[in-house]
Amino acid sequence: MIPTDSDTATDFSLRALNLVNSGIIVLDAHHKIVLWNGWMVPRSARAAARVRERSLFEVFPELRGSRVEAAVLAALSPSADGASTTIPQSESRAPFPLRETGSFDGPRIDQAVTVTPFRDGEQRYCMIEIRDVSGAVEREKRLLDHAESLRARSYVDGLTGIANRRYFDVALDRELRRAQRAKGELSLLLIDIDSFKAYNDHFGHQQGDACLSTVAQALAAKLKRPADVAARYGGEEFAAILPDTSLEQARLHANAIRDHVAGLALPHAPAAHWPMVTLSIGVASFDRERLHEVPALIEAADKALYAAKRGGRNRVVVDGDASA
Ligand SMILES: Nc1nc2c(ncn2[C@@H]2O[C@H](COP(=O)(O)OP(=O)(O)OP(=O)(O)O)[C@@H](O)[C@H]2O)c(=O)[nH]1
Repeated sequence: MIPTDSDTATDFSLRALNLVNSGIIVLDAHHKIVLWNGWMVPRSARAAARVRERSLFEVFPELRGSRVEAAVLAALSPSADGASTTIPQSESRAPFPLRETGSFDGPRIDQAVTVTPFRDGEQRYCMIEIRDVSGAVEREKRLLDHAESLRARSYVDGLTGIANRRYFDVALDRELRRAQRAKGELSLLLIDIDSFKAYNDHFGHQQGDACLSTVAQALAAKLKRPADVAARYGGEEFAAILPDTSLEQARLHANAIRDHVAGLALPHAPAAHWPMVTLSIGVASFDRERLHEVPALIEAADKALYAAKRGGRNRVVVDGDASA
């Protein structure tokens, strides 16, 4: 602290300034430091006597060209209007090389800096206030991390906008339990785009992604009941969960979906089995004796899907069909 006056009132004010829980620097019109409060001393590792009467920009050369310098020059110009300039931490994270007390090479304190011009008679000054906002920055980071992890764990597939595999797993488990409890029906469709490797090879991965989205939307549009679930099962494979739907009803649904996508006449690669984008679909239904658990139901639908592929693609095979 630099005593500027020995009278009691000034002494009293200076002592109070030394107790303030933020950095206070006062500069004269020549950018010379005339006040450096106690908060600054341990965090800058500079005693008041060492900086007295020195230019702020000599003490901290890195401030040259910074937002802080611009704010100081504006505050000390004869036309300064007395208004404060705040430099939020988001714009300039840590303009002053200040560290936690006792940490000589630790990370800098995150700072919010305010520069305020004032006059004493004809003399122009400016006060720089530096607040430690590290705690708020840390809290904000934690909130962002949390939001990010919620997003990552959410139930929507980022590419196609329909439910993701995570949601599918939860929904199938829930619907299977419900079917068991209610002695109801439940069908599962596993849906695979035919010759999709050839599609990617011919049109490129980006157009492949667009094709996946189109098929996903077409699938979602064909499922009308609120409890039906269309999901991306993985890669170029989709799934549909159809509660209260028998095997034969599911066969009809699957054929309608297959027809609809083939009818879109999306051009396929020359090396593909069909000239347009087509689907192979395997269907299986909950069955109290045989298919009453998730893995068994999925395996049955998958076997039917494989049979549809073997049978020439662009077709539906239902669990129990001779070819499945
Ligand atoms: N563009 C794109 N391609 C994907 C994505 N996920 C999986 N694929 C591609 O889908 C293709 C699937 O190929 P395969 O499993 O060999 O099957 P296929 O070519 O569709 O042949 P069949 O299923 O036998 O008709 C692979 O080339 C994967 O790279 C994705 O998110 N985007």
